[in-house]
Amino acid sequence: MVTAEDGGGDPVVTGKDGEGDPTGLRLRGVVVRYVATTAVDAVDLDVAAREVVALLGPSGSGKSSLLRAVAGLEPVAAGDITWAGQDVTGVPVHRRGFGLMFQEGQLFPHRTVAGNVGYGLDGLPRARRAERVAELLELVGLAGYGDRSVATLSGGQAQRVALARALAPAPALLLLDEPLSALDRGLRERLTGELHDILRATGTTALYVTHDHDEAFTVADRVAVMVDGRLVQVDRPARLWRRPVNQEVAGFLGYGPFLPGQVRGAVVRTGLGEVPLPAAAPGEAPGPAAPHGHVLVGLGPAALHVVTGEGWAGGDDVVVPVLATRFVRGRTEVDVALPGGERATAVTTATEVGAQVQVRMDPDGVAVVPQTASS
Ligand SMILES: Nc1ncnc2c1ncn2[C@@H]1O[C@H](COP(=O)(O)OP(=O)(O)OP(=O)(O)O)[C@@H](O)[C@H]1O
Repeated sequence: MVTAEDGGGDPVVTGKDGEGDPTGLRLRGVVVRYVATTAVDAVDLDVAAREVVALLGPSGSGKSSLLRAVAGLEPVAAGDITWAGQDVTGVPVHRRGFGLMFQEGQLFPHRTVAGNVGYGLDGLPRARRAERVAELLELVGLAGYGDRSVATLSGGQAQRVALARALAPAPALLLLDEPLSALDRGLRERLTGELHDILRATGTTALYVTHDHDEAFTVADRVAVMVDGRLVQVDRPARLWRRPVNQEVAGFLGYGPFLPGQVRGAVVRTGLGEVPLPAAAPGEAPGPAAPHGHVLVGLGPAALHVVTGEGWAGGDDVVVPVLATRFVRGRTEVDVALPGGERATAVTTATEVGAQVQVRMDPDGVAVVPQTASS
């Protein structure tokens, strides 16, 4: 169960780890413009040293443009970029000392794996360089692959080599742009977990662009959500998931449909019954005030449960028709038609299309967001 205030205007930022950290990355009023487009619109963001922040947002929201501006690959039209207290806004890309990793690792095809990983280590004596390359290959799970031609690698192995190459010079800041999105789902999930561990183990400060919220939640300490060139919410993963700031953010995270609700005291009344308004978790940083009056209750992927047999005690449950059934992620899900006409997914053990079932809303599976003029 989550609540949040409308995020129009300034982004909602909690857990401001980076703020005031003179050793981290600091963006103030950063604007990136192309001829007819303002791709990044006055972004303020702090990333603390050794912190990993994900830039998450739909396609075209300006994530890559912001990352490229930090890298020095894109000029900023306004604003400042500071690293470790030094203004780097006008510093050319190769003098910023930042590591870069992109969707396609862009390995040098005619070099071996070791040749790729050692590329940025020209200044080191030969023996030290070989040692460092071996160290990095071990870190990314490719020990012994040094002599292989990169042409013989699988997609996942190639991205590990690209990561090893980016980390080899121990960059002050690592900038990753959709580094795993060309890989298939299973491999991507596994590598996301590994990437998380590697970034922590090496104490790397990183900015990580992705449009996949699971990837962002796995890899990052905090997630910065971008919509239309602006940051709308910067939060820790669990908090972002439980308390998206508005319908747009909630919808992007996978909540929906949204049911109209009315806050009455400590509960929200909806056509599917009541859910309590949550109190802040113990130790949780104070966030936006709980919404009041007319709200929207977004149903998360496991918000609705079909109540079967003896467990059902009547009350708030409603009877709805089953429109479709499927077996996914090891469980049966059904699409049902809610009384308001919305099509929603419910979790169940088994049932058939056309059956009438009772559904119940799990308060932990929903997000409450303000109702705005457009919603
Ligand atoms: N080189 C360019 N010239 C003109 N417009 C551009 C250029 N690069 C990006 N844009 C525009 O700027 C906006 C932001 O693009 P950007 O690639 O930063 O978004 P994104 O969130 O990274 O998207 P995606 O997830 O699809 O990569 C889009 O409207 C895009 O069309």
